[in-house]
Amino acid sequence: MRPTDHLRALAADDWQAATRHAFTDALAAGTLPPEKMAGYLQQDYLFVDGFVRLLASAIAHAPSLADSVPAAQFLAVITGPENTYFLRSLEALGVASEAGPAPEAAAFQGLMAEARGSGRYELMLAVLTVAEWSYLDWASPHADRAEALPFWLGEWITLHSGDGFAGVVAYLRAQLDAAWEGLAPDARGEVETMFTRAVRLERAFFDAAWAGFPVRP
Ligand SMILES: Cc1ncc(CN)c(N)n1
Repeated sequence: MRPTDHLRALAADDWQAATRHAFTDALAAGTLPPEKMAGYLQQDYLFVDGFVRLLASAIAHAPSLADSVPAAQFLAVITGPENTYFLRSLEALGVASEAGPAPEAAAFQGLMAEARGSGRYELMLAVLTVAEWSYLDWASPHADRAEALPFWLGEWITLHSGDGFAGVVAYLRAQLDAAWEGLAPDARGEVETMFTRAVRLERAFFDAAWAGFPVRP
């Protein structure tokens, strides 16, 4: 079994809950109330801030230039089309682009800062892999519906599905699989803990979004 399949299996219940969630089902069906999407995007924009720092740190810790190139290209997507998606969507929804962090966003920011501060490539990859692989998993079944939705719903699916994004996830998994092979049992245990914590936080983030984050006008 691939190490990343082993890691996902450790978090199977939270993974299933995060990737087959009422929030994303409603988003894809076009029935998600705009104020719930607005609250989610305000909080997720805070997530993106920490994510960019973590991804940049992983680039700095990649074992070779070749190992860093796909991540650097993905960083340009996040800071380019994804960043403008947030700004356009929040404007269209009529809410501020800045908000204070809800507990679920703060917890994720904390985990990403911890992974970044560890200076350990495999712990950075554990969080990055969960974040992108879980989104590929929920979004892919809805990819052919995206066109029919308002752009603030449809583009969120498009950004997290398709061959290009699947390639990002394949790259992250391959990096983590390769790093795992060189780890001692203790270090593997730390990766397992970081991975399962991240999956739990993905689930909690969608649970909170579905309940409704407070929205800053
Ligand atoms: C909380 C969370 N996790 C993952 C992703 C995928 N980029 C996201 N936007 N937000």
